Amino acid sequence: MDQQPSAPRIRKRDLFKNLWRLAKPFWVSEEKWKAWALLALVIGLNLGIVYLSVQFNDWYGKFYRAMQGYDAKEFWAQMWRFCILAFFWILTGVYAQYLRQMLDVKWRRWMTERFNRRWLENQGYYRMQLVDRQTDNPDQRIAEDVRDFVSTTLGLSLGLLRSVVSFVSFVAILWALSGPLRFHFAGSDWVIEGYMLWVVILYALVGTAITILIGKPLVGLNFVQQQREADFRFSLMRIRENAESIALYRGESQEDQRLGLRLMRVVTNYWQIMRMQKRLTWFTSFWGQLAIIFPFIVAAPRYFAKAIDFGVVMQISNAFREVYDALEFVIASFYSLAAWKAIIDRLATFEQGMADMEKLPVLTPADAPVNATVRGLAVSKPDGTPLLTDLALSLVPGERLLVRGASGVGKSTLLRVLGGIWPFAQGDTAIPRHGGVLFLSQRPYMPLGTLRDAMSYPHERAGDTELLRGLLIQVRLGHLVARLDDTDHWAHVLSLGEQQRIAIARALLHRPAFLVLDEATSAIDEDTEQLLYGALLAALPDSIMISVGHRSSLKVFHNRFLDCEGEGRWALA
Ligand SMILES: Nc1ncnc2c1ncn2[C@@H]1O[C@H](COP(=O)(O)OP(=O)(O)OP(=O)(O)O)[C@@H](O)[C@H]1O
Repeated sequence: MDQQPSAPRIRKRDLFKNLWRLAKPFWVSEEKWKAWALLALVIGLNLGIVYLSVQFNDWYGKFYRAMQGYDAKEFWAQMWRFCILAFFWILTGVYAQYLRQMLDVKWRRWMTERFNRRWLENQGYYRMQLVDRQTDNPDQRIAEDVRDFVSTTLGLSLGLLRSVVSFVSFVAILWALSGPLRFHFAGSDWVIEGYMLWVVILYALVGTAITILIGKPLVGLNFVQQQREADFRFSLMRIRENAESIALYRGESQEDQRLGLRLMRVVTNYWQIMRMQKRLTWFTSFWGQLAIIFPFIVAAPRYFAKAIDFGVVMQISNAFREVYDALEFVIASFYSLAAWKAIIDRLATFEQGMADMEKLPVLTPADAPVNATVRGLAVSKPDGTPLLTDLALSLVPGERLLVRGASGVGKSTLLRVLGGIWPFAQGDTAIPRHGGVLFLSQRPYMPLGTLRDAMSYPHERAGDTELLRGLLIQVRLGHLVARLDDTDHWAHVLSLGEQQRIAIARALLHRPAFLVLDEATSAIDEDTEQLLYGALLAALPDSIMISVGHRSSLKVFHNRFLDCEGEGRWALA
């Protein structure tokens, strides 16, 4: 059996600091006037609902008094009043919800767009993983946590506001209706002013205190449940992502065990939740039923003493319900705090990671007129370990550089510097950007869509069908000619070598002035590799080309050689 889990402790100072940091930008943004106006409207409508509840309470008194007094005229007058009140109640209720949702979606859209922008700007989605290891899956932060943050923040704060105002209003009503309770005890006369109010508050406090006592472990259990569900989902996702490897290893029994274990953890925790909820429901149902008759029991002594009429009894019963509900909401919202705190923590970590990433320098190579040049370039790993020191290099159009060296020595990192995505570098770099730049990596990106889209990437869809067909044949993908406009999951359908050939076709299509191939033909047989490099050379005679590759057969296609020797050392041949 699992140990009793506990919810994370809430450190108030951090919570409110983080909440402020996440919420503030929207409320001071260019949308602030609309947002504040909507908020004011929603608050106004919520207060309107409390006002209408107070009117209804008054109605209860008058209506039941009319019934008790067989007063038909008053009965119809109150019926009419009810219709008016109900009309406004419905109107206010509908718009309080609609406008709140409008604020909700505006805030969510604004916040998500801001995260999107910051995440995409300057290749943040790539650079982020260089500085932040805590944000496990940014997609979930942006898609789900922002949504939950906005709706929980609004839900909790507006709910609390309404409950507090409602509590105060109905406490005042109960105080006014209740009157004193007089009794004789221990030889003297006693008077308790507004006794019903005290009884109601006591009833609500006792009820919620017991509910909390019984239900307290549920907070921790629900928190753990979410984590375990996520773990289980993650295991399933890993199988999907690594389908081929697992299938070839015949790793099903291992995976089955792992899945079984995680599912068991989900179920074990759920059993505890069920038991706890059962215990809680015993009590809440009992207390809820009692709440129906309790106000009548409390009001009975004064009613039978003819100190109050039936209308007042009904008003008391209604006010009792309102005070009870308000207190219950306030206390129950402490439950939501743990989940809310977890969302705020996750988003604050993400935001911090993003802020750290934004502090990294953006080293975009300058736009050179013709040549590609590197001067005094120092490249290092994120921890500062040097990969290349004081590198100097100049390539004129038509020159083709092969970067060589042992695995892990920093070859790809040099290309990342030239691509402007590696922030841990110093020195001057310039490439002929205006003539078109294309980086082909070992695992080419295949966008969702047609093969035509995949070939045209990263540019707009190319329209010249004959040209594309010709290129497919040239890169030995003739069997795909008929599928040019088929939509498919190309990253799964095509072998890695085929995907690499699509990438080479991209280079032949776009004809960039600066072309980089990072082991871009590693999965292609040597014969085809020779053919493809030959095609590139013929099609792009004046382009500057930089390749990284381990095969000696690549040598003949290059006329400059950079040997990376480790610890910053290099040699140019
Ligand atoms: N995102 C990263 N975070 C931390 N270290 C990194 C990151 N990317 C690369 N490195 C480190 O930088 C060093 C150089 O990596 P790089 O990919 O440039 O090697 P490489 O010479 O291209 O190797 P290979 O021939 O195996 O592709 C490696 O030690 C690697 O661990």
